[in-house]
Amino acid sequence: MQQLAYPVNEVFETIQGEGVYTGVPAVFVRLQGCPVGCSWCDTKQTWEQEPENEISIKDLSAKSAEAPTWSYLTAKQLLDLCQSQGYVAKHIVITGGEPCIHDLLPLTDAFISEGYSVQIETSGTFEIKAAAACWVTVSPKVDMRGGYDVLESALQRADEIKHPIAKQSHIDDLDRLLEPLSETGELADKTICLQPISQLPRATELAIKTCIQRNWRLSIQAHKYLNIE
Ligand SMILES: C[S@@+](CC[C@H](N)C(=O)[O-])C[C@H]1O[C@@H](n2cnc3c(N)ncnc32)[C@H](O)[C@@H]1O
Ligand SMILES: Nc1nc2[nH]cc(C(=O)O)c2c(=O)[nH]1
Ligand code: SF4
Ligand SMILES: [Mg+2]
Repeated sequence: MQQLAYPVNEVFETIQGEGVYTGVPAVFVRLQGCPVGCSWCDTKQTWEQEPENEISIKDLSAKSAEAPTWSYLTAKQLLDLCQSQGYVAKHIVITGGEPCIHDLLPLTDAFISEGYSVQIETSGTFEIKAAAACWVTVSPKVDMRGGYDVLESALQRADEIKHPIAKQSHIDDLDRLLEPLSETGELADKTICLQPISQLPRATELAIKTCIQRNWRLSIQAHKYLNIE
């Protein structure tokens, strides 16, 4: 059977800068394509998958700056790339773009079979098709494209809910989203993180204050403070 190929924007090794795994060395696989359209998105170069921006795997591995270029890779080619690049991290973060527009089962199974731990960063606007052992981080996008039914089941699957915030109404949105999970007791084994949008000082202040009040985690996008990828 032919292996599923994924459009990949970039593959790089760095320190996870967000959420529960902050500080953990990781290989990031950034997939191309996202229809959600958050105005403050820091990876707008991944939104469109334009045929004229397709590049070779060799050019993808040499890529050093943000660009809307992408290359098709199978899970096997991604595993081989990690080896040929000499990556040592054993934690894989699949992000995007919106990775869940793709069927992530073959990709996540392949890395887990090779002994990696795998994490998915998703907006929760598309059905999550991934290995059961994956750590799923859902960053809810309220009022964005994608159905609420999907978001509800994504939140149920989530190990971590990492909410981007700039103002109090974003925290109110999160409270509304969490209510059903709280009533069923499903919230108990999930970690809630607040992530200030774009390092804005007022957003950061609000996130700190709310995290202390609610006993939630603060996620500060450490890579941006460190000027690493
Ligand atoms: C670029 S997104 C890609 C994965 C997926 N589409 C999602 O939204 O979760 C990765 C993470 O970055 C967050 N993010 C994107 N732009 C941001 C910004 N300007 N400030 C803070 N967080 C941001 C998202 O909410 C998400 O948690
Ligand atoms: N260092 C680092 N940590 C991250 N955590 C989530 C990221 C993402 O863009 O999904 C990201 C990223 O782009 N860089
Ligand atoms: S869902 Fe994620 S990748 Fe898509 S626009 Fe929003 S933050 Fe960016
Ligand atoms: Mg990022």
